[in-house]
Amino acid sequence: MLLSVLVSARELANAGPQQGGNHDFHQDLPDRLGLGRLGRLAARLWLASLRLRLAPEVVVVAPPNESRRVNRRLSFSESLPSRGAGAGAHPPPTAPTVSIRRTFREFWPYTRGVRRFLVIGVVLAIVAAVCEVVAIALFGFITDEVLSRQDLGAFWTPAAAWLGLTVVAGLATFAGSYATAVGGERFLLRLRDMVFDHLQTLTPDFFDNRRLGDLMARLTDDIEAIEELVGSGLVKLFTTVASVIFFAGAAFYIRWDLALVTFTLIPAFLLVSKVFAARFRTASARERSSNGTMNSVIEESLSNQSLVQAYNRQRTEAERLHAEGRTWMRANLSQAWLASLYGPVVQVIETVCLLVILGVGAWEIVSGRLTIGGLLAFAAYLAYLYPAVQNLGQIALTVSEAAAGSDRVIEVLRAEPAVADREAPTRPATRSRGRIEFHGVDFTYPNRRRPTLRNLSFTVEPGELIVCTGPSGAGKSTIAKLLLRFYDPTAGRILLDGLDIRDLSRESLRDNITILQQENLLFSGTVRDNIAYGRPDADMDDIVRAAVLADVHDFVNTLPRKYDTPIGQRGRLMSGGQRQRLAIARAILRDAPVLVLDEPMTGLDALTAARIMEPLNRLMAGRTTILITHDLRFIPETARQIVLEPVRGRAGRIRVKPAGRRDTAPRPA
Ligand SMILES: Nc1ncnc2c1ncn2[C@@H]1O[C@H](COP(=O)(O)OP(=O)(O)OP(=O)(O)O)[C@@H](O)[C@H]1O
Repeated sequence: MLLSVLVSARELANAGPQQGGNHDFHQDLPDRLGLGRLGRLAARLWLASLRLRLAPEVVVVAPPNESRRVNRRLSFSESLPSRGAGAGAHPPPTAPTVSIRRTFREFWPYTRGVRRFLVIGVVLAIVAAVCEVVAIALFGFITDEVLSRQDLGAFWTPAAAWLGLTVVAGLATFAGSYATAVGGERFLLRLRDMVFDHLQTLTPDFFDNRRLGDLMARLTDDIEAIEELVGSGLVKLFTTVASVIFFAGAAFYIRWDLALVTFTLIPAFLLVSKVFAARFRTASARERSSNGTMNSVIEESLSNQSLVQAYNRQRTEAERLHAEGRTWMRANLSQAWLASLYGPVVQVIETVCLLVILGVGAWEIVSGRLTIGGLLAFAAYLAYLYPAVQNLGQIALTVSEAAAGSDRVIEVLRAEPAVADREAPTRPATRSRGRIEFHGVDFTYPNRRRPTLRNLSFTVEPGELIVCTGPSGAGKSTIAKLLLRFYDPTAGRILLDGLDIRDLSRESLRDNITILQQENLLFSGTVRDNIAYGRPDADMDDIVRAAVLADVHDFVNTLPRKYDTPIGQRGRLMSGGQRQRLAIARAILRDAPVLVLDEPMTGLDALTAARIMEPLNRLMAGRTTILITHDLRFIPETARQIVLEPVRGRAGRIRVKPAGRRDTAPRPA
């Protein structure tokens, strides 16, 4: 723009004498506005001022995390707020104002330590806005004093000041945006850590009753929405309000009556924004919901590819995805329709504004009450003001979205674990001996009416192996869950070394128990990471020793990067038997005095199961072991058995058989 002014001033200065030199600008107005050089210059300046308007972020800081979410929106929907793809399928946000207050009450304390960044962001954005206001005033000055008077000598000082202001505004915008991003990102990190920490205090029951995808959306999109309200959103609100005040104030300063006339058109902007935003919100809610469904179809199909291919269901899966893809496409198209229409409608209103300003301004110039520089500066202030006003409407919608997200996060934070430590739980200093007693234990799952276990009593001596059998659904795995305190018994007591496990801290209780589950839970790290999962400080010698005892060392040595070989998602690059032996190595390395083996032979053929028994025996040696199994083929004769029997729908009746007696395996119910 500065360049455009300079070039035009030069042209004018050169052309001055040929044009007849001493103009009375006001007398010659029609020619200058419509046909003459000054007219063309005015048009250029006007266009330049419009170009300014196209970059409102110079004034209103748009923090990077805001743009990250915006980037996930359709690129042409900048003026219309929506939550983008990947948000999961939550309902359209319609949170009441009370939620906004609650959101601040709940989450504002977590901005401690990052508030200074947010304040810096606001202050610097205000500095940038002030620079812009002054730069526009200089633009008006140059128009009147340089262009109208054709005095190139008067150009350099205001031009240098203008350039200086632009540099200052640029630096302030850069530093302010970055400071806001630092504050916002740190707040986001803290928030996510806090919610994740809380989730990890909840018992597995909480997760069993919820969709994983939904929890993930709460940890990602909903938390981002909160940040956009409490962190960067607040900065944006302050800076937008400041922009509106500055630019409106400057326009009023130039001509309050003209400003009043043009401000009457602001409600038209707000009305259009409101009408479009309401429709756009519905469309984007549909888009989010269908995006969530489509993602779940993709996830389900890809994670079950072996089943899909084995059952020749590829075509059905492709059709399922196509159907969901079409729904998503339709939702996207209705967004695109609205976004495409929005631009032209706003353009019409802007043109009306422009014509009103030009018409009234021309009349005022002719009457000598306004200079052309004043008119152009006035127009430039409005060019900044209108987007800021539009931004205010956008912020209001972001706020209600954030409130909806925060409701979902607060719901997670309010969830109580099914079991909790006592006020001052016991933390035994020494390793437990491993004596386990169940005394008259009754248990009913929270969401069930029928009891799963009733009056269950048995004792396992330190180092003893006890085998727990019974038909499917009799409650065998439930015993393991109670022992680990994923639930507390409805009645009765469970003791470890004579201490009620409810008096122990959950951490010290679980330090003494290792569980080997039916499904071997492995992480997608390396072999070494997975073996050391229960003892991260273990050195390589210990890891190798555990692997040797678990009979997995030879296999690991055949892998391309040995212990540093990644094992794939949930260990899928390994066979069932290999996964099981890796889990045994992990349990051996953890070296807890109590062991719970929940169906360790499930899914293994007879040969693999027999091979597993040897490392399992090494693992069980010297530890109190509860072995839950249907498969009694490989169980030592000497082991005592607990047979759980559901009787007429009443689970948990127990028969304890002394060592040496062997029934055939109970048939599944
Ligand atoms: N989280 C849960 N919420 C509600 N009910 C549950 C839950 N987990 C298990 N149950 C129910 O409790 C009963 C006992 O389940 P459990 O898993 O202990 O049986 P099991 O004897 O180990 O069976 P299987 O041999 O098939 O593994 C079953 O009827 C089951 O449906």
